[in-house]
Amino acid sequence: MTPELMEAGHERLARRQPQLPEQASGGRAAGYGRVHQPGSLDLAHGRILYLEDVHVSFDGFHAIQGLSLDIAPGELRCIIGPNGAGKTTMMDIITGKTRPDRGQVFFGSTIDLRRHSEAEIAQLGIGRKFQKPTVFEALSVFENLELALQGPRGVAAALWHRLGGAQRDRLAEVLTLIQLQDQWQRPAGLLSHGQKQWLEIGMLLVQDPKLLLLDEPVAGMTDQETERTAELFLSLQGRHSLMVVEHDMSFIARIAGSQGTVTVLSEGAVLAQGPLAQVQADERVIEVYLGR
Ligand SMILES: Nc1ncnc2c1ncn2[C@@H]1O[C@H](COP(=O)(O)OP(=O)(O)OP(=O)(O)O)[C@@H](O)[C@H]1O
Repeated sequence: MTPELMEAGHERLARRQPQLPEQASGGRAAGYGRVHQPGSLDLAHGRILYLEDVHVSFDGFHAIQGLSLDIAPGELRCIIGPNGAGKTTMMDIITGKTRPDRGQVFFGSTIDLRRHSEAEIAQLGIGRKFQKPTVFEALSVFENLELALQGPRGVAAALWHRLGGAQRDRLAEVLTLIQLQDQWQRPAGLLSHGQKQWLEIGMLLVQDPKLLLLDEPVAGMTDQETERTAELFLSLQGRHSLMVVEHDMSFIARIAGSQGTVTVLSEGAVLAQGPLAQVQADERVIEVYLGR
């Protein structure tokens, strides 16, 4: 897409301003806080995320018990585990939705995530993609990305705001990354399930998060969409750190390759961790995860 086309899209948006919807199609939880460059993110110790002996209980039930793990900058980390292992709760803790009873949760070496709200954590550079896509269905692909770029100033105000050249370049870059460059004018509601998922990932990417948390990203996708998603994630590693929770083991095998680290959660703690072949051969994993 050319800058001229983007400009035309922007002007079309401005004309439509009075008819803009007030709400998204689904229940986005933490909202898109504008992600600023964290600036103070300290990666000197080679960790972008660090959890140490984290505990959470709900009415006496220990959902997370002694969870410790860390993620390196630019790493693509796969998280697997049986239902109820605590995967979603772990993401809730990282994003500030759930407060740990005890333990450490650090972004870089110095940012104590327990001291920040969900909105602040999004602004610090942690983006979260929930399983269900929650794009603005009546708006085009471009408009959805533009809104995410503009942040929480309100739909109408965001669309009236004029994009700078760097922002337009970023939108074009993300459109290409998520392979929707030929669909940019299409209403999001007409996209396939997989394309909606990519659009929502794109809405996170325009904010340039340092760490992306992705909860079952390929659930409901076709095989072809799943393969494209694998290619997308592999292209993102290095520039972003990714934590991918997924039950689809062929997808995990594709994105982890032979070298990537796979973390197996069980009963709220890390049961095993290492290359996929290693964890799949681990008797404890076979016992609890593969259900032998
Ligand atoms: N708010 C809550 N109140 C009570 N129990 C909860 C709450 N949230 C999670 N749990 C329990 O904590 C445990 C861990 O749940 P969690 O959703 O984190 O697991 P999961 O690994 O994401 O599972 P799945 O793969 O099925 O999504 C489960 O037994 C769940 O029922």
